[in-house]
Amino acid sequence: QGDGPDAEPLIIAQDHAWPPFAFTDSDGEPQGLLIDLWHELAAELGRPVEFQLVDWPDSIELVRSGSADLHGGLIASPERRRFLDFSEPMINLSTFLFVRSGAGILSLEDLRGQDIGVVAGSYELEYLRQERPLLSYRQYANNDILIRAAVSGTVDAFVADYPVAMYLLDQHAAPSDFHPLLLLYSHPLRAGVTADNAALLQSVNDALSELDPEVLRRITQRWMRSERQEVTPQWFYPLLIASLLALVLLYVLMLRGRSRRLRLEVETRTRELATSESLFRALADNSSAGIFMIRGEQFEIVNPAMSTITGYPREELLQMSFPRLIHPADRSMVRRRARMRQSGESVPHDYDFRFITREGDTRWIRLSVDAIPVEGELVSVGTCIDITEHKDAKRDLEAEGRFSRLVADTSAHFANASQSNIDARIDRMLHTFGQNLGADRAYLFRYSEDGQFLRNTHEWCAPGVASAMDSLQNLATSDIAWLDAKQRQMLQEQRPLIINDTRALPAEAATERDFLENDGVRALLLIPVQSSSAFSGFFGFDSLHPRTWPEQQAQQLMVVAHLLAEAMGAIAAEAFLTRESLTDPLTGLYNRRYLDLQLNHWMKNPAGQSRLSLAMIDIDRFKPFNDTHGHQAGDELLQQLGRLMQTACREQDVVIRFGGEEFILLLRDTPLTDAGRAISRLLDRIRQTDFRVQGQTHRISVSCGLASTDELAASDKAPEHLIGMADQRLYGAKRRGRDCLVDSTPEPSL
Ligand SMILES: Nc1nc2c(ncn2[C@@H]2O[C@H](COP(=O)(O)OP(=O)(O)OP(=O)(O)O)[C@@H](O)[C@H]2O)c(=O)[nH]1
Repeated sequence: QGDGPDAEPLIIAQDHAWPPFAFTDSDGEPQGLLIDLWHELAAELGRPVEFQLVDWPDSIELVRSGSADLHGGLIASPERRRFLDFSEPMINLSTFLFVRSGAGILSLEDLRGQDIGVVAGSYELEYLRQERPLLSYRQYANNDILIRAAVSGTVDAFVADYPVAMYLLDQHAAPSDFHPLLLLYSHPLRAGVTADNAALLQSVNDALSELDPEVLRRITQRWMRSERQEVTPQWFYPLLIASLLALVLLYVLMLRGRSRRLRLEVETRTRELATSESLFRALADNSSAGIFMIRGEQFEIVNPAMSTITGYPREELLQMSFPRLIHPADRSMVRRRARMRQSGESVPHDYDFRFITREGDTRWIRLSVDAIPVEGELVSVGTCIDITEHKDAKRDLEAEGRFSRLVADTSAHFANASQSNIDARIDRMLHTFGQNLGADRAYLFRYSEDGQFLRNTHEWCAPGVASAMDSLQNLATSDIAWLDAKQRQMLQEQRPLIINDTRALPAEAATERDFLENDGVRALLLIPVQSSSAFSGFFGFDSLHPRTWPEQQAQQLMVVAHLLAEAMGAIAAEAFLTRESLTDPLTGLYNRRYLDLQLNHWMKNPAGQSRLSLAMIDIDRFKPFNDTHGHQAGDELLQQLGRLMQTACREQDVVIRFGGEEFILLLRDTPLTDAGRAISRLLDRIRQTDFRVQGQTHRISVSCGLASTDELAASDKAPEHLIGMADQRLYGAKRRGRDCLVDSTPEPSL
């Protein structure tokens, strides 16, 4: 109330560590925004000022106890209003919850169980206890101590007025250690006086209203670094700061949110990875495919299936180099590919090769492998599956296919076989199938017409296997009764007889077993062959070791047997027809057609040319014989004479009924003189033979004309010339009185 410097000083209580509002500087002088403001206001009031700067709680106590006239600036709270009256607002103040940057505190929730630093006796503490009763607080005497504690790490969060916190963090060289997380409130600072000091309060209010806004701006600018130069309304800066803070806060929250999302994502991915790792492990452990990783040539990872496939336990595999497992024939190929893959060249990812298992078996493997970089080095990772059965099946299928083609080819050969080539074709068939089946011997057996004997007619032997053909020419079927019966049964059922091991034959086959084992035979496959009448027998295959014959192929051989039988039948029929056309039905001797063929063959074919004599023989006075005894008797005589001539001549000679009662005898490699002697002997024998015809004995004679190729000029060596010459001489013999031979000799020989 007093005027001038003599007036009683106005004693103002304030915090001594509340920069930039009020604090004691290093010289012990009071400083700060509020200090400057009160200098101005005191000037308005016309009183000198004296500041009592103490700890915050004490600063209030000073006013309450009357030691100070007023409090220099504080927020009005219900608690404080019980003992203080407050002036109009002096300056606005925003209070924040600050948290340590990087501590991962994203909300008040994250502060559960942690102490939040706050100045003892402050409005903040009062506010927090009211609004956030569940949080716990650590109290500090003033803001400076509070911020020091925060910077030193005692607390990760504190509550302070924004300018104060920023000012002190700056002072302690930790401007970005903490950031505002939450705006708690924004309240104005007011001067506080005791209830009994209403007059002072009134004059303070007056002074405040009188205060030049420019003066306030200047003071604020001095203590708040972010203040703008322009004259602004009193509310502007706090609002601006609050807005900026809100933006910063938003940004920080966004960042935190993002990092939280990232953290969640990392956690999720980690969980997913753990899940997928265990899934992959389960997959690898239960996979029937071998899974491995190879570094250099050494196994580094193997799954259980690798042990199943290779037969080696895991521990052994891990000690092994990969190439040791590979079949020697495939090793260099696999190694070459591995080297190329390691050096980054392109090689097939999938290929097949063979493993040798621990037991020494060969297994086919399909490998799928790739090189991937691990710790700066290319390693091979891949899978392998055992495809042995697949390969076997494929091989069997191919073999069956090949076999079917062979069967088809062979069948075609038999379809157009003839007498002249059937033997060669049977030989080829035995060779082909013997080889294809891996047999040691292949053969064809034929039953004799009465079925009493078996004869081995064709044979093929694998290299180094001895022939058994010679000892198998007259095998009595009674000696091998079991096999014979079995063979006939198979024939009936149209099935092959498969014996994989002779030692497994039944007791009743003991003879057969000994018989076969004597020849070293331990397995056999017999294919019955039966054509209606021409042929009965079987072809078959021997193995000198027990073995399993392929049933499928054996069954296919029945087709061959069938066609072979047909060929045999056809050839037999053909032979029969041939015989019919070349023989004389009455006597069974060759006929004139055969004579022509043979003469052509022997005389025209240079390879077949040989010295040949031809005797033409005619029964004397056959007409009267016929007339006397009948044509039937004549026929019988012709038959008997034919037989006689056949038995009388040599094996290489050929007797032909030339026509009627005329015969021709062909004598190969025989000069005329030798032939003459032979014919003379024949004529003698005929003359002396008693022919029994229809119960009567008859004697006959024949006349003969003999000619030889020796007598023909080189240009005349034709069958018709030879026959013509013999015919003329026969005619000569008849003229000479019959029962004689005429050759080149001019006089008849009697
Ligand atoms: N029974 C029978 N007689 C046949 C056959 N072929 C021919 N003849 C007969 O043989 C006789 C042949 O008689 P000729 O050629 O006249 O001569 P020949 O009576 O034998 O008197 P020469 O030859 O002169 O001694 C005829 O009567 C024919 O009918 C035959 O297949 N069977």
